[in-house]
Amino acid sequence: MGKKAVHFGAGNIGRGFVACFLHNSGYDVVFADVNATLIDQINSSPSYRVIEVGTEGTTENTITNYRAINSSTHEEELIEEIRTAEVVTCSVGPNILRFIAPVIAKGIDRRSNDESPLHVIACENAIGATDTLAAFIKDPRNTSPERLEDHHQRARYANSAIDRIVPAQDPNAGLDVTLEKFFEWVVEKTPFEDIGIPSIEGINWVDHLQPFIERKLFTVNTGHATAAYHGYNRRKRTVYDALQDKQIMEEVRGALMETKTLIVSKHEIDEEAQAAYVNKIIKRIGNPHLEDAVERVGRAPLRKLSRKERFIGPAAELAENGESIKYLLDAIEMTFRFQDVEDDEESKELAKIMAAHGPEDVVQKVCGVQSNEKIYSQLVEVVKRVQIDSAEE
Ligand SMILES: NC(=O)C1=CN([C@@H]2O[C@H](COP(=O)(O)OP(=O)(O)OC[C@H]3O[C@@H](n4cnc5c(N)ncnc54)[C@H](O)[C@@H]3O)[C@@H](O)[C@H]2O)C=CC1
Ligand SMILES: O=P(O)(O)OC[C@H]1O[C@](O)(CO)[C@@H](O)[C@@H]1O
Repeated sequence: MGKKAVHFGAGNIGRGFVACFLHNSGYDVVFADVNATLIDQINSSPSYRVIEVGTEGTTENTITNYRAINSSTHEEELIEEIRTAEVVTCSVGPNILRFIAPVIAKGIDRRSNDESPLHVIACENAIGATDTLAAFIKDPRNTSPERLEDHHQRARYANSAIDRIVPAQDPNAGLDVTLEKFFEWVVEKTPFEDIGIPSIEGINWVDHLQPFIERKLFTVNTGHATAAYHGYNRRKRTVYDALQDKQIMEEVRGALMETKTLIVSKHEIDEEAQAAYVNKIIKRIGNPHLEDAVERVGRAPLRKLSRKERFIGPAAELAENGESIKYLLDAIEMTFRFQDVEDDEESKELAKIMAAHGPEDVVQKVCGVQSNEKIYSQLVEVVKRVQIDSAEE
């Protein structure tokens, strides 16, 4: 039997990035998803294309050797796939990890201790996403406590940082995925060191992930989201359109100069190297070949305003260090203004929270920031401003 990987979430990153790399490395990929239409489409198509677009031209990859299982209706089948897989990956969104954990726990529990442990790698835009998933898997509701002692003989968990812009796809494109050429997939190697790392071509295996994930989240995602939220509030359609506006470009550069200060000092990254990285990221997010709507990049504002995320994470640390956070606060304000956006549940929830709570409560509830933190009063002022404007509308 060949190598097998089970991947949860057959969406943009799943089909376009993770499964593509697994396939190119010789794995059969079993997609697990809850979208019945997508599952039928995958099971009735022997191949799909991953199309890389950029100024250097277009290249295509054909993906084969996959199948899909509906995790809501075919649990037993999925448990068996996990029992016999080498790798489990996921790209379902950080808030969904709790829902995929029970079936992964059952699959792990059924594995033999005599075989190599399952390699679990969550591929989400979040710090410590695999740790979060592991905690759900090991929760007593999913794995009985007496099975935890030798759990490491059945599964190992490594955090990762994943970077590739995959915009929303043309609804007529079928399973094909159009994305940027650039990619970065960095994974911790220490959890797998005694059992061997899976041979997935393209992964950069590192001892310490924190500098990589923070540099990525606080540069790529901070910059991208800053462009999206300013763009949304100025009625721009795509991130590309937003970046054509000089004032928005200044906001993006300003926010990334602020996060640069943190990244350089905290992770001892060379200042010039970080400046070059910032320029590269601004070029990437302004890729004219990607039709990337500001609503997609701004999706899930509650997650993006949370404590460890792309805005509050760096801004809170910079404020504690007495550094300037003007541009990050501008971006945070634009995020608070991303309310009631069609098809975005979190933006609707944000509108409700903003209408029902005072600014101090909002800051604590949404941003997880407490009154003894230096950034607190500045955030309260931001929220107040947005609330006053909403009341006047
Ligand atoms: N699109 C991008 O450019 C990038 C996305 N990411 C991260 O990857 C993750 C996924 O993003 P996208 O692929 O863009 O989203 P997407 O919405 O295209 O894909 C998510 C998939 O997960 C499936 N799903 C939802 N609940 C599920 C469940 N309980 N079990 C199994 N499958 C379930 C959905 O049906 C969908 O097919 C997010 O964490 C995102 O932050 C990371 C880097 C880049
Ligand atoms: O759900 P999130 O955090 O917006 O993740 C998707 C984001 O990740 C990125 O691809 C960066 O890797 C952004 O382009 C994209 O907006």
